[in-house]
Parts: sequence; C-alpha cells; structure tokens
Amino acid sequence: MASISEWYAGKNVLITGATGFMGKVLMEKLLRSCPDVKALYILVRPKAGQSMSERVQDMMMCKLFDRVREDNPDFHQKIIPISSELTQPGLAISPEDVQTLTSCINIVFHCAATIRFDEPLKHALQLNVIATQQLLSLAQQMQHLQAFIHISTAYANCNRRHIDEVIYPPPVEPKKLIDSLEWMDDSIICDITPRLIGDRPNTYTYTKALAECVVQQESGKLNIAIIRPSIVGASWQEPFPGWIDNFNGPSGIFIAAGKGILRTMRASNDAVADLIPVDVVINLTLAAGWYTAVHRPKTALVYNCTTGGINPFHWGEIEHHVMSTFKRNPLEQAFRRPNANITSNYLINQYWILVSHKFPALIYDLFLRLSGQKPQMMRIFNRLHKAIGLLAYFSSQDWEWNSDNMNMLMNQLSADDRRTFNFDVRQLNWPEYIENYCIGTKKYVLNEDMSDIPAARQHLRKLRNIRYTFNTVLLVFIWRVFIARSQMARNIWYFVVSLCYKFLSYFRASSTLTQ
Ligand SMILES: CCCCCCCCCCCCCCCCCCCC(=O)SCCNC(=O)CCNC(=O)[C@H](O)C(C)(C)COP(=O)(O)OP(=O)(O)OC[C@H]1O[C@@H](n2cnc3c(N)ncnc32)[C@H](O)[C@@H]1OP(=O)(O)O
Ligand SMILES: NC(=O)C1=CN([C@@H]2O[C@H](COP(=O)(O)OP(=O)(O)OC[C@H]3O[C@@H](n4cnc5c(N)ncnc54)[C@H](OP(=O)(O)O)[C@@H]3O)[C@@H](O)[C@H]2O)C=CC1
Repeated sequence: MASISEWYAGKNVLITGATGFMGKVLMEKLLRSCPDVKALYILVRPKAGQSMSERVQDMMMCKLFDRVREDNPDFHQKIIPISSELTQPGLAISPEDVQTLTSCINIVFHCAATIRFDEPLKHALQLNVIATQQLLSLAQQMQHLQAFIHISTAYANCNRRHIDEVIYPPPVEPKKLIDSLEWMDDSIICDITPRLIGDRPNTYTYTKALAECVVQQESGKLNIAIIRPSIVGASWQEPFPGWIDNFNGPSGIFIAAGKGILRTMRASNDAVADLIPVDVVINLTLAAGWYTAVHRPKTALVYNCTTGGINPFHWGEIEHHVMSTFKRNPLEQAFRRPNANITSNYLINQYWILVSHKFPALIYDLFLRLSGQKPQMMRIFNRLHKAIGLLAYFSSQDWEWNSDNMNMLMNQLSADDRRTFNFDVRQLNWPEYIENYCIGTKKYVLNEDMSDIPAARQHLRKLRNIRYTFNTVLLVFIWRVFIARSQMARNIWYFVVSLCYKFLSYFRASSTLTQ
C-alpha cells in the first residue's frame, strides 16, 4: 500500500482557513512532507485593506515556511489562492473557479471557522454551519473527490462529561434554526441566544456541534472524517518546537502571566489540561485524509484528538512550568515580576483580582495621569478579565474523551509514516513542551529577540527593587499613621517584635546545642 506522502503525490488539495493558525501548519506540512503534492487550492478573502494575493504573499514569507523554502524555493507555485468569502452565497467563488475546483480537487480540508467565544449567534451560524453546508454542496459536485475532512472541536459536546467518537444528536435541527434566524432581528437573536445554547458555554461550541450534524446529514456519498482537537497549542516538534502565532486559548494567558499582568485566574489545579500540539493535530489530519480516501470507511469516522486520556497533565503543573520558564526567560518590559497563581475558589480569586490586578492598575494609571500620559492599565485588565472569564469554563473542569480511532489510525500506519506523521502523544514530554511553548510565544507572537534576555532580567531586578522600596515605604507609613499614634497599637507592635526575637533566640540556641 502507498505511504501517506506517496498517496498525496499528484493530488490537488482544497483548504479552507489556510490563513489561520492550523491551516498554515497544514499547508507547511503538506509541502514539506508530501513534496510531490500537485497543488494546494486555498480559499482566501481580502482582509484589513490587503488583497487576497498580498495576504498570501505575506503568509508565504512567514518564518513557519523557512524549512519548506530551503527544500524548494519555488514552493509558492504550488499554492493557488481562490477568492472566497465563506459567509456569502455560493461562498462567493467565481463560476470559473467553481469549474476549476469541481474538475480537479481530490481532497478537501475544511478548517475555516470563527473560533471567538463571544461571536453573535447569527454570524457563528453563518460561518460554522451554513458555510460548511455550502462547502459540502460544492464538494458533491467535485468529480475526483476522494475525501472530505472536517475540523471540529473536542468541545463541541462539552455539555457531556464522557465524549465518544460519535456524532451526537444536535441540540436543535440545524435547518430549522437557520430558517428561523434568517428573519429574526439581531436584538431578538441576542435575547434568545442563552436559551438556545443551553448548557454549552458559548456560540462557538454550539455551532460546531451543529456543523458536525450538517456534515453527517449532507455528506451523501462522500468519504468523510471529522477531526476533533482539544485545546490546540504551539508545535511540539515541527517545523520547529514552539511555533505559535496567536493569542487564542492558553497562549494569551501565558503571555499575560509572563508579562506580570495576570496574577490570578480561576482554574482547577487538578483538572486535566487537554492541550494538544498543533503539529500532532495536523499529522493526524493528514493521516486521516489518507485513510479516509484509501479505506473509504462505511460511516464517517470521528477522531477525538486529545491528550488527557493518554498522557495527562494538569493546569497546576502547567502553572508551575509557565512561571518557571518566564522567570528564566523573561519577556521584555514586564509590568511586574511573573508570579501568577490559579485557584478554583471564587472568593479567593476575587480577592487577588482586587489586590493584585485592580489596585496596581489604579496606581499605575494614576502615575500615567500625573506624568501627562493616557491611563491604560485598567482598560487592559478589563479586557483580560473578559478573556479569562470566557476561558475559565474550560480550565475548571475535566472531560473524558475516547480516542480509539486515533489509536486505530496509528496502528494502520507503516513505521516510516508513524515517524513522518507522528501523532503519538505518549512520547510528549510536558515540561519540555511547555518551556518551548512559552519561548515560542516570546519569539513568534511577541517577536522578541532571545538576545535581549539579559536586559529583560535586569528589568525584573529593577521591578523587584521597586517592590521592596514600595513595601518599605508602606510599612513606614502604616507605622507612622497607626502605631506611633496609639498606645494599644504600640503595645501590640512591641509584643509581636519581642515574640519574634524570642523565637529567633530559641532557634539559635537549639541549633548551637545540636552542633
Ligand atoms: C496563571 C498562569 C498559568 C496558566 C495556567 C492556567 C492557564 C489556563 C488557561 C486556560 C485556557 C483554556 C482555553 C480553553 C479553550 C478551549 C476551547 C476549545 C478549543 C477550540 O475549539 S477554539 C480555540 C479557542 N478559541 C479561543 O481561544 C478564542 C477566544 N478568544 C475570544 O473569544 C476573543 O479573542 C475574546 C477573548 C473574547 C477577546 O475579544 P476582544 O476583546 O474583542 O479582542 P480581540 O480578540 O479582537 O483581540 C484584539 C487584539 O488583542 C489581541 N489579544 C487577544 N487576546 C489577547 C491577550 N490575551 N493578550 C494580549 N493581546 C490579546 C488580539 O490578537 C488582537 O490584536 P490585533 O493586533 O489582531 O488587533
Ligand atoms: N485553535 C484551537 O485551539 C482549536 C481550533 N479548532 C478548530 O480548528 C479550525 C481552525 O482553527 P484555527 O486555525 O485555530 O482558527 P483561526 O482563527 O486561526 O483561523 C480561522 C480561519 O478561518 C478563516 N475564515 C474565517 N472567517 C472567514 C470567512 N468569512 N471567509 C473566509 N475565511 C474565513 C480565517 O480567514 P481570515 O484569515 O481571512 O480571517 C482563517 O483562515 C477551526 O475549525 C476550529 O474550530 C478546534 C479545536 C481547537
């Protein structure tokens, strides 16, 4: 049987969401490990004043593609951008492009989605469900299509504790919801959204569950697979350790903690942190594409792509390794020394928010105002609190995913394929991975230079001295205001000091005796 890269040789691949985090890594891996792939057709829209071609040009210059560029400087010739806006009728693909795609595509990877947790329901439905429906209908017309791979999320069914590799009945019939929302005013939709999403935390997980159902209902005779990654993090090994380019999921939290801004967050120390490296997800996705096309399973296979059941690691351990990494490799211009703690206790968290977030923000903003600058810290904290409020649902509980299909697929691969398309998370060394992840946020998200680490350490020392000075001034102030003015406070103060002195003398005497 042909190996995975042999199977992709000569194939035309269609990718949606290619400009996104996972789409880029998918393209890179295909170009590098399947060098004979014929072409990658990518659906791209113009954005932020940049045309489609400018966006693709910029993307190909990105460091992520360095290894591919080294192997094949002309790799861009294999990338064929197709203008498309997925929220428009017919995905806004021109008739000529539809003709090209339907006549040549062999495999589709559908990665595009809105992954925002605060997305209005109508837009999330438009992109995550209706666009999937339209893409499936385009796929039905493709004459040489061998597989359609849909990227979902392991949290599509997060209202369940145990999640099998099956498509669960949808919370509502997608077609009915699409029809009803079509005529409804945005404000009405906003009002009924909490009732609709029910026990799911946001419109994202809700619409991803509906999308899975649409994939099942509308796949017809297509060979389909659904990949459900958990929390996708920086790369583990490929193309190099620690690749990450966004603030989503834990990345923004790590950065905020590394900058000394985030000091407290609600999360359970003992809950499993189901992170999965992006290269693992992409290797599994490409292998699933090959398997679906070659073996044509009778029903759509769902692959839960998670780590918790195989090689569990906990949020408490993550906190420890994140803090330790940023103390050794500080981020530039930190607000305070990195020292964040997670707690599952609501009241304790609120206390630390007041003392370690709001109070320093107020003081810093006061300092900015007094020095004629615009206050900004309170605004930053308000945004941070909104983000951690939305993420806390996922870091405070445990889920159990069955990953039989992931194991089955691994057993189907040859030894060579298992090495080239490695998704065996048993080999993942968490402390090393988290360290590379944090350093990746520094290098690739914040574009900070590793050679500036000595200066960043010097900055942390300066912050420590400011803190010591501040604490001393505070102590003197308290002494002057309370202790110097009241006889009772003075008595308590002398009592505490003499107690400390007695303890010290006792320990000194007992340690002299034992010598
Ligand atoms: C205590 C330290 C140790 C840590 C241990 C504990 C860590 C616990 C972490 C828990 C994480 C759990 C994560 C679970 C996620 C699982 C969900 C399922 C997985 C998936 O299927 S999908 C992927 C997940 N999706 C997301 O993560 C999206 C979430 N984000 C949003 O919904 C929105 O971004 C948000 C949070 C509502 C904010 O919206 P808004 O205020 O409108 O800001 P923008 O997104 O428009 O961003 C504007 C601007 O700011 C940048 N940005 C975003 N976040 C941050 C940040 N945290 N810090 C700094 N900057 C940030 C963003 O890139 C934008 O910049 P531009 O230059 O593009 O304008
Ligand atoms: N990141 C994660 O932790 C996880 C992600 N997933 C799933 O993986 C997939 C990819 O996620 P990820 O790469 O992180 O997401 P990103 O937000 O990084 O990428 C989303 C992609 O979708 C495209 N897109 C969004 N809206 C449109 C539109 N209207 N028309 C055309 N294209 C559009 C974006 O294009 P543009 O650049 O133009 O905005 C971008 O290429 C998603 O399906 C997500 O649900 C699942 C589990 C976890």
